[in-house]
Amino acid sequence: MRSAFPRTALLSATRASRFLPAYRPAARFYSIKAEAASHSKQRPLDASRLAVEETKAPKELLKPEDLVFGKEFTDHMLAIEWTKDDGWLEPRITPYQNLSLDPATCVFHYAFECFEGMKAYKDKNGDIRLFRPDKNMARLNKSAARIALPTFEPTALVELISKLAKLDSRFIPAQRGYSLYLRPTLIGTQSTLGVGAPGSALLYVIASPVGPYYPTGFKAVSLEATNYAVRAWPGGVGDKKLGANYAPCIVPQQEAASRGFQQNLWLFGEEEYVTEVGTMNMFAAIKDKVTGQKELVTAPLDGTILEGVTRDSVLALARERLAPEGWKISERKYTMAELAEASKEGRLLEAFGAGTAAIVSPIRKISWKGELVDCGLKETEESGEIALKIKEWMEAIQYGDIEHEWSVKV
Ligand SMILES: Cc1ncc(COP(=O)(O)O)c(C=O)c1O
Repeated sequence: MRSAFPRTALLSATRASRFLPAYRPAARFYSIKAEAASHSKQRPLDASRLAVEETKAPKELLKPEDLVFGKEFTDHMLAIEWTKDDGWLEPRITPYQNLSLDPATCVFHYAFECFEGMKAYKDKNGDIRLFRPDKNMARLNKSAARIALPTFEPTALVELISKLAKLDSRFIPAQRGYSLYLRPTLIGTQSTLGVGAPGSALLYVIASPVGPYYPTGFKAVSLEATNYAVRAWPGGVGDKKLGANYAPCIVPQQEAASRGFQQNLWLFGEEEYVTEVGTMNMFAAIKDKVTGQKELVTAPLDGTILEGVTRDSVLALARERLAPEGWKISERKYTMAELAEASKEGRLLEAFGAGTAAIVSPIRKISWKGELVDCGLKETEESGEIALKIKEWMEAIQYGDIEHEWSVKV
C-alpha cells in the first residue's frame, strides 16, 4: 500500500522500538506524586507530533456486500495517551492491535468511557470526506468533561482522524451507501479501585468499513413504546455519549424484539413525552388539528436526548428547504398521546428516526398501551416523502455531490 504520509512522518528506529505488541498506557507509571503536580506543564493535543507505524501485514479486503456493521476493522488505529502530569503525549498511528490494561484500570470499574460515531465517505473523485466532524469533537469534549476525562483541541483530533481515514482509505468501497465508520473512544486508564478523577487516559480511534443500512432500499420499522424504564432524565447524563448509557438499553430493546418490534421508543415522565428511538433521534410530521399547518417536530435538547449530529442537520435542512414550502419546523416537547390522536385523525403524516448509521429510519407503527399507532405509511410504502427527501439531501452532501461546508475533504 502506498503511504499517505511523507517519509519524514514515519517512525524513526528509536521511536519504533517503543511499540510493543499492545499499548501499555502510561497509567501504570502514574503515581500519587503526579496527582499533586501542577497542571501548567500539560501539553495540548498536537497533531504535528504524530508518529506513524504502518502495518507490515495489510488485511485482505472483504467484498463490499459481505460487510457487517462494526465487525471488520481497518489496518490501523490512532492512539494518544494523556497524563495529568504531562497532558497529551505524542499521537501514534499503529497497526490495529489489542490494548493491554491492568485489571484494576478505572474504565472497567467505574465506566470512565465516552465515545463518538462518525463517518468518512469517498466521493466520486476518490477523495475522502468527513461529515461535520466539528460536531462530533464538540460532543466528545462535552462527554469527557462530564466524567472527569481530559478534553482536547478539536481541530487537532480532526486532523489526526483525517490522517487515519486517508491511510486506510482503501477500505472504503467507492459505491454509494458505503463509508468508513469512525469510533473515537476515550477511556480512563489509571489503575486504581479508588473512585476519583482518572490521572491518565487513552484516546483512541478505530475504523470499520460499513455498507448501506438498507441495502435493498428503506424498510420501515415498527417500535414498542417503553414506559416501564427510563433512558435519561433532566440533570442526568443521557445527553452525553457515555458507554454507561448504552448497556442498560439492551434489555428493553430485547423486550421489544421478543414481541416482534425492531426498536423501542423511549418515553419520559407521566406525560409520556416522546424522546428517542433506540439509538436515534425521533421526528414526526403532523398536521395541526385546527389550522391544518404541517409541522416537522422533534424533542428539544432538554437533557433527555442525545444531541444528534443528524438531528441538527435534519433541522437545518428542513428550515432551509421545507419551511419555504410552508412547513413549520419545531423543537418542542410532544407526547405519545398527541401522536396517537393525530394518527387516529389521519394527521400523522410520517415519523422517522435520525442518526449517523441509517441517516433516517422510517417508522410504520408504534405499540403503545395495547394499541398500534399507525405512523402514516401506506401498506405498500417503506418511507414517507420527507424521510426520503432528507436522505437524498444528506447523501448529496456526505458524498460530495454538492459542495457544502458540512462535508470536509481530508
Ligand atoms: C442515544 C442516541 N441518540 C441519537 C443518536 C444519533 O446521533 P447522531 O446523529 O450524532 O449519530 C445516537 C447515535 O449516535 C444515539 O446513540
